[in-house]
Amino acid sequence: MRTALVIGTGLIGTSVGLALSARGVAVRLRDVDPHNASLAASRGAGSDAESQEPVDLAVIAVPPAHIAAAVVAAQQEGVARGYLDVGSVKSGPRGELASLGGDLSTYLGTHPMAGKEKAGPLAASADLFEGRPWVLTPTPATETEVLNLALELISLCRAVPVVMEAEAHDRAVALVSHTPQLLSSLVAARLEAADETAVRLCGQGIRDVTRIAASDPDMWLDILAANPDPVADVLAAVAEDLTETVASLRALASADGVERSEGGAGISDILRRGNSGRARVPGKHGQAPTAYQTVTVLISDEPGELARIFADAGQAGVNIEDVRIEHAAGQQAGHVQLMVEPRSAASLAAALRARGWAIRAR
Ligand SMILES: NC(=O)c1ccc[n+]([C@@H]2O[C@H](COP(=O)([O-])OP(=O)(O)OC[C@H]3O[C@@H](n4cnc5c(N)ncnc54)[C@H](O)[C@@H]3O)[C@@H](O)[C@H]2O)c1
Ligand SMILES: O=C(O)C(=O)C[C@]1(C(=O)O)C=C[C@@H](O)C=C1
Repeated sequence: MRTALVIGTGLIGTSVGLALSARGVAVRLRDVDPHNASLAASRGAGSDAESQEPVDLAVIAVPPAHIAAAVVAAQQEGVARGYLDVGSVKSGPRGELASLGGDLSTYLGTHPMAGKEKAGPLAASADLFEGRPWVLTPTPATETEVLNLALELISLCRAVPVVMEAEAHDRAVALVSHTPQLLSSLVAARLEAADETAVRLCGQGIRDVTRIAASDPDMWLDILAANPDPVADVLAAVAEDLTETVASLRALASADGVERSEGGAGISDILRRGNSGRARVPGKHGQAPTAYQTVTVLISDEPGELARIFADAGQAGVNIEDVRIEHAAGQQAGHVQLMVEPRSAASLAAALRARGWAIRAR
């Protein structure tokens, strides 16, 4: 694959653009919000200049409710030889695509099992997909060339291809992704009105359990609306376990010794089942992600500052793999942490200094 077009340059689209650009693919970037496309471009994910030249592969990385329309529009424009989406649900978008008259032979539904609780191009990173499963859902209608382009994309992103039927995929992610998201939100929701004296005791346990509760509610409503029954089935089974767990806890408080021991057995059982389920969670396949080095730059809180840093880094020939921003409380300034390959850190710091940026000594 020599050329690609990413449509939707948020977390996933920009991460794909960064990975492909790092491996020499010429990537074009497009978004309904041109600011996101230009931020992605300034991070080194590709070019946001408009062009009519067709590409090898179009990667549609928009929210699930917009996938089918975006694929059909791109197909009608004839922008690519193959079209794939990366949405978290697979059956619904393909059905919509069929009913909108889309071409199912040049389209392939895919889903990288990697992400973050943060959205947008600033949260993207080139190594997001490394070693992660990336599901492909070909049908008999899928052209071999499109399947091959998708496999090449997955290999360039250093992910691990997994072929599944769309419906089996949707049931699987209901269990391993969509229900966990809701359970994380449910635990975090208990904190909304909790007393500050309790909240200030939050330790690592609740941080681990609630990280994904910070995810974008609009995106997740889209995902859950496209997979409601499989998620409701898993959640109903969890609700049965919850009812039994509550009964066991009440029994533990009983004055009756037999009831107390039954309660203890119920709690032991759920904790043991938790251990054995957790032991089945696979480690990451493949290699661990690259360890990056951080270059920290002081920026003032003014429009365009981030894009200017990214453009300066681009001119210095350095890819920014990940980025974090620390706002200084009560000040019109902040620190931007630019994560780069260790071999590029010194040259990036020197190039940014030469362009007038203040670099924080580590
Ligand atoms: N976030 C995750 O952890 C994750 C993981 C795997 C797959 N996905 C899937 O990837 C897709 C993108 O998610 P994300 O996390 O990158 O979201 P995001 O919010 O970071 O990015 C979505 C981008 O799409 C743009 N967009 C919306 N409608 C568009 C349209 N019609 N045409 C062009 N651009 C449009 C938005 O402006 C935004 O820049 C979703 O389908 C999601 O289900 C997400
Ligand atoms: O790690 C995270 O933050 C995620 O939520 C990623 C995660 C997941 O559940 O594993 C979330 C939704 C996507 O469709 C794929 C990946």
